[in-house]
Order: sequence, then structure tokens, then C-alpha cells
Amino acid sequence: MQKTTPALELQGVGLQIGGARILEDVSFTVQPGEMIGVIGPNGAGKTTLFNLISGVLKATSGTIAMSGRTMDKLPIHARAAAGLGRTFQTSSLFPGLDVTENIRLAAQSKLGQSLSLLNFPRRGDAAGAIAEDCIKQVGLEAKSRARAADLSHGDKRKVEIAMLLAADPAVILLDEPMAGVGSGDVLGLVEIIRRMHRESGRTLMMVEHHMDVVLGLADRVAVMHNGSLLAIDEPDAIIANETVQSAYLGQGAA
Ligand SMILES: Nc1ncnc2c1ncn2[C@@H]1O[C@H](COP(=O)(O)OP(=O)(O)OP(=O)(O)O)[C@@H](O)[C@H]1O
Repeated sequence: MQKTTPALELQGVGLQIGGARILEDVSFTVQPGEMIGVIGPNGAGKTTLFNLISGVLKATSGTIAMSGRTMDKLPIHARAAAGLGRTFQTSSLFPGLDVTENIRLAAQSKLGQSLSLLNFPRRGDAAGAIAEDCIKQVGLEAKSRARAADLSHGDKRKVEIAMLLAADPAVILLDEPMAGVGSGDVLGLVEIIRRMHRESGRTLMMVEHHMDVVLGLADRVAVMHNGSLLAIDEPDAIIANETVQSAYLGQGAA
């Protein structure tokens, strides 16, 4: 049987800062088209894991490969160019630009075009067409001319996802996409993420504290605890895992 090259492969990844071991010996693979939920208590190392994969931080041990290509020496922008996209816990939008303009910038970047604002607005060009399509995919047509600063948290998250879609990365890391989002917006975001995964066959990793969202969306769930990977398995197996229960799920995690 032919072996598929993993979309993402971590081997013995660790981060030591000064004397502190922030992350230790994390190894797992993510198959193309797979969705991995990442859970764990506050301070477990979830965001650090994303920072190491995306190149915000450099691992002090181990190796990280995307589609078979080692990324350890690549800076953030080169990892992005190689097909890695991510969102952050805090909003990364240009607050003074409108929804279309924000998404257009991501499309222009993908197309290798200048990021000059003087390119705005040219209807019907390639970047404009991508922006329009991505706005539709996240259901923000009615707010396409609203300033990012004036949007609700939920709509800001949708714009960030639309920017990812416009950049069209092979592997997407979502860091708490529901953080600060009102309960009315959670279902809409879940649906958008489900479509990104199921319909577009994208490879995703998602850190999320809403356990029901993670267990409902993910093919497998990775549990972080004290900087280590406690378990990675299918949702049912994670729920039944006694080590996970005593370390995390049993402690009333949200
Ligand atoms: N650059 C850094 N320098 C020093 N300590 C760090 C650094 N980055 C992360 N840490 C520490 O590593 C630990 C893991 O942090 P991290 O933000 O990855 O946790 P998390 O699981 O994402 O938590 P949360 O759910 O609260 O976002 C924390 O104790 C944090 O203080």
C-alpha cells in the first residue's frame, strides 16, 4: 500500500527557554485533509505548539515537517509561503479597513501582488473576485463595506477565516476561533469551519476551549498537559481515556 506523506509531522519537538521547559518531546502526524482539535488546560502549551509550527518561535529540539519538507530553519513568512496559514487569539485585522479591503489584501498577497492600498478598489480583477467569493463563503455579504473595527467579535473571526481562505493555505492553524464570540455566533462559525474541512478537504488544527465544538468537529483530538502531548486519538477514545479524564476532562474543563 502506498504511504501518504503527512501534511504535518512533528518529531520530538521541544522548547526550552532559560531553564524552563515550555514544551517537551511532542510527536505526532497529521494526514492531509485531517482535522485535529487541540485541547488542554490554560498554560498547557497549545499556543506555544502553534507558535513553533508557524515559526513565531523556534523549537530548541526536534523537527517539524510540512508535506515532507523540513521547516525548522524557515522563518514565519517562508512557512506561510510554503502553505501554512494561521489565526491568532487576538484579532489581526486592519481595523480602519473594511471587510472587503482586509480580505483583498490576503488575496493580493496570495497572487504575489503589491500590498499597496492604492490598488483599492478595482472591481472585477482577480484579487477582487477572490475576496468576493471568500466573503460569500463566510456569509458576510451584507457587511462587506463595514469597517473591521465596527464588527462584532464573531464577524471579526469570520473575516479572519475569509482571509485564510483567500490566502488558500494547505495547512490551517486556528487558535481559539470562538474566543470572545457571543453564543449566537458560535454555531455560524462552527458551520464555516466544518465546511472548510469537510467540503474543501483542508488540513486543519484547531485550539479551542469549547469542548463540544472540538469533539464534534475534529477527526482526532490532541490533549496537551504541562507542555507535553498527553494523548492524540479519536474523540470517543479521548473521552474514554482515563489519563485524560484525571488530568483534564475530570477537572470541569469548559
Ligand atoms: N516566549 C515565552 N517565554 C516564556 N514563557 C513562555 C513563552 N511562551 C509561552 N510561555 C509559557 O509556556 C506555557 C504555555 O503557554 P501557552 O500560551 O502555550 O499555553 P496555552 O495552552 O495556549 O494556554 P491558554 O489556554 O491559556 O491560551 C505558559 O506557562 C507560558 O507562560
